Amino acid sequence: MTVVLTPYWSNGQQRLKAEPNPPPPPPKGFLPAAFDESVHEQRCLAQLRSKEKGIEKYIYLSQLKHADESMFYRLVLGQMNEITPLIYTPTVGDACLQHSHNFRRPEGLYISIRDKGKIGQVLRNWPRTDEARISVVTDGSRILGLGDLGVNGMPISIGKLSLYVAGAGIRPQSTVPVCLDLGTNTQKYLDDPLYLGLRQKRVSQDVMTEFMEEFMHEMTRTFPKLLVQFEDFSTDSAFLYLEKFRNRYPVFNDDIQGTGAVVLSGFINAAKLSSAASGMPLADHRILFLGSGSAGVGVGMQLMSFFRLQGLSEAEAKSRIYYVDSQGLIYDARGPMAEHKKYFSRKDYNGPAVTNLVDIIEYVKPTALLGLSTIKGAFTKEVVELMASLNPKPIIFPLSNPVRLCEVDFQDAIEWTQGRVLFASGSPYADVTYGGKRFVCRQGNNMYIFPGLGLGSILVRATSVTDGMVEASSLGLADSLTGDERKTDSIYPSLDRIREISAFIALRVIRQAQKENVDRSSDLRRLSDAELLKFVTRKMWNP
Ligand SMILES: O=C([O-])CC(=O)C(=O)O
Ligand SMILES: [Mg+2]
Repeated sequence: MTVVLTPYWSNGQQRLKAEPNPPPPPPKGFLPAAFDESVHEQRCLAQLRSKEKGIEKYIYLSQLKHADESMFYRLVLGQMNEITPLIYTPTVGDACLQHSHNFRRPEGLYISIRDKGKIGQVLRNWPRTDEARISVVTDGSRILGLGDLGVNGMPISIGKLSLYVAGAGIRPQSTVPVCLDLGTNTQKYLDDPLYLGLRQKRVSQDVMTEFMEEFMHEMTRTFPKLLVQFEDFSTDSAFLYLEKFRNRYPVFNDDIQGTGAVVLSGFINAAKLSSAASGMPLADHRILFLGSGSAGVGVGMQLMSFFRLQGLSEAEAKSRIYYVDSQGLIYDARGPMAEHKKYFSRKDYNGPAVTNLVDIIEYVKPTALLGLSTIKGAFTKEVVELMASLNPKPIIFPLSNPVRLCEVDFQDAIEWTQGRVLFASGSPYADVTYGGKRFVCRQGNNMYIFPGLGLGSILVRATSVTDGMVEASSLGLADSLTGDERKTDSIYPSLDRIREISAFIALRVIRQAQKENVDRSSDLRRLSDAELLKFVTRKMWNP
């Protein structure tokens, strides 16, 4: 129990600098005689459950995290399935939308375009720069599927980092949430008197690139042991800055690589179940994507590994993947298109534009339909029934976040396929009972990947996060299902086991980093797998 007696802005600094970890108990007299930690956990849980709305629960938890961090993480770890949707997707989406109205105290670093030229000075205000290990950085330009939220994107950085602590045991004081303020193009915020960001439109890409160069340089100078996770940048920026920095700094993009890895993992398990039912070889699966933003194309890139692992060439692998955007099927003869869409654009279709999803499915005959479109209800009854008529076990992953932008609800997908669907969504859904059987929804959300990928990269002190390490995280996740989970057609493990899963993923990531010689903790090379797993687990912080 940390008793806060310092002014709000210095609390973090005070605690981090002056107090040992864990903090000492409060002086005698501050707590009633019968106060008991474990009973207090029940009290906190009851207080949380007494709130009705998700956002109220979010605010309660956020206050608790500030007042008593250890208790906050005890609750999260004890009630993972209940609390994750409150501190993360989908509630974090509301927290972002309302950030300027609900703001109470600083919880991370806001770096604005006005800091250009002196970004290092601002970064050095962070307490204990040498302890920093992981920073989640957003520019707020594409928060979940909610669009350009400007500086209101901060809660996404905070939420991801809470999961690093809960899911991978990164120490709370080693996390640095960052939101960049480069303006916003959302007029509603520019007009809102309470909006916390600069009242200006987004700066040009050239100005942003200069800013990003200085920012990344200063981040690594200020925080010498830092891994950076880029989060929710708009599609062009997401690809641009990943490519620009990935060979110079330890950095990865969660939406391109994390989402790619989590979907590859779920797809591997789903394709096995689907092929077992249809008798079709794994190499013959055909995947149709609705949505071709950073996450959509990132997932396609990662799914190329699935076909490569079946022995297909790059051209053959690519031929198994189709994309649909707002203008329909993406194919070369259609005309000019954004750079990131070109790789998967079909060369083998020359007919008239096909825009209707049902027509496209009739043409492609996909075994898997993946949604990263942020179009609510895009997978209609007709679409889902068509998938079910083509496949004994259709793979349908509506991955758009938050839940109200999901392409199809879990219950509908189960009913429209008579329970045959292999389903994963980006946001959580409650269990569904159909035909007397209970179906558990699993989330194809990058939260299964980034904690373990980050933990492995940090422990091995990777100089960069390679494609091989991302793939290793994905295969590690796919292999982490228990026998019981496989029996129930689960394609992802239970979230309750997140720490165990993260440790296993970290082990695979460390081994791959060593293979590619991007490791700096060379002493880990001497350890056997069992010893390394023990080492990883021992490194995890516990509340
Ligand atoms: O935050 C999430 O739930 C997953 C994600 O990265 C996104 O939707 O951008
Ligand atoms: Mg994201």
